[in-house]
Amino acid sequence: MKYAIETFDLTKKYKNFTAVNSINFKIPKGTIFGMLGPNGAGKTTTIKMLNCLTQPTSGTASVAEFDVKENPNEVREKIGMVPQAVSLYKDLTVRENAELCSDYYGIPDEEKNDRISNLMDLVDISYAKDKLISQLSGGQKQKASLVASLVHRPDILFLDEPTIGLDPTTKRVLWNLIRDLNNSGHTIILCSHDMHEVDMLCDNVGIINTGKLVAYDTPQGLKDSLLKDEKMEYEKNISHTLNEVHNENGGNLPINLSQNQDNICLKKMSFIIENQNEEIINSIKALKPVNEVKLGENNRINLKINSFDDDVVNDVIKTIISKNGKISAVSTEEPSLEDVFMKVTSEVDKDARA
Ligand SMILES: Nc1ncnc2c1ncn2[C@@H]1O[C@H](COP(=O)(O)OP(=O)(O)OP(=O)(O)O)[C@@H](O)[C@H]1O
Repeated sequence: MKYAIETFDLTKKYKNFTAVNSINFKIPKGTIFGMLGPNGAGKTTTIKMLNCLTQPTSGTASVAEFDVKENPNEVREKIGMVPQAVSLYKDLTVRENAELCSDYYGIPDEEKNDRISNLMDLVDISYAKDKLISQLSGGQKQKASLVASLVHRPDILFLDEPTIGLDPTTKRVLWNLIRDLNNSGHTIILCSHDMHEVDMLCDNVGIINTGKLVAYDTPQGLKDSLLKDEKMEYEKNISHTLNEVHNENGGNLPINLSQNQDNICLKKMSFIIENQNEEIINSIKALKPVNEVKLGENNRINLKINSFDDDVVNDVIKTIISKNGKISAVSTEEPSLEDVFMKVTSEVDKDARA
């Protein structure tokens, strides 16, 4: 099996409203897939169709090679789901909840205890195995939920906002756990609003907006595409201006305007140079890919770089050092997954919203 999940024009309508609009994507087996989208975008509805909790209106999906419409029972055996609101029995213990799930999937008694104990050790919740769910903290509940969801050894695990409301330390524990589960062969579908979490954990990311899949790539691919898009947009605008000026001047292009064609900000840099002086600043300004050098407070210099080439950062640093500049802080900033999210979800089709 190459793909854990494949969707084919997957669509869900509620009366006249289209919640999920002909979505097509493939999730390779053994990878972590992040699903992003604004509130009401259609993520939960998509997950529900993949979990056979609701039927597609049209189109279909294959989950672990079973069709969600034709073989829902087989699909259910291959998947595990950790919902956002933990859906365990509050007046049963961690172990009792896991046993209940185990019985639901018909795991033989002789295997049941070992499986549950191993899983509780894996997620580090054995110490609270006899506590009622109602007595657990948020992070402990998430771990108990993971044990219950993994007891039948699903190939594919769906996690809906698994770390929401957790403290930074517990978040890290769960992130490590997600990586461990992935390394042991589980395909993971992660729904999250936490861009850092998705950027760090996921092999591929899909962004859904008003029911449509508007972006799908690796996290780095999405960020790179933003750089390229901005570059193309800039070039489109500048070439339009250049043509206008060209025509206005009877075919003569002012040379300084044509040079501006390179004037694209692809990276921001910020320095603190303790012994800042005019010579250092002029030498930075003289570097070709550098533009918009601005002096800030406390000897800070902010500049923009119009090149994809990472060597430019080194060139700037070398130039400062060659002028005996003492650098006490350097930072660079590139587009984040959040920038991509904001861009691809900014064009809201108002008619497509509920
Ligand atoms: N049972 C339903 N009947 C009618 N409309 C529904 C139903 N379930 C969901 N919707 C609508 O479908 C759209 C997508 O909802 P969905 O829950 O899939 O969004 P989401 O991306 O998961 O959002 P969030 O991030 O807020 O959880 C919303 O406009 C919602 O109001």
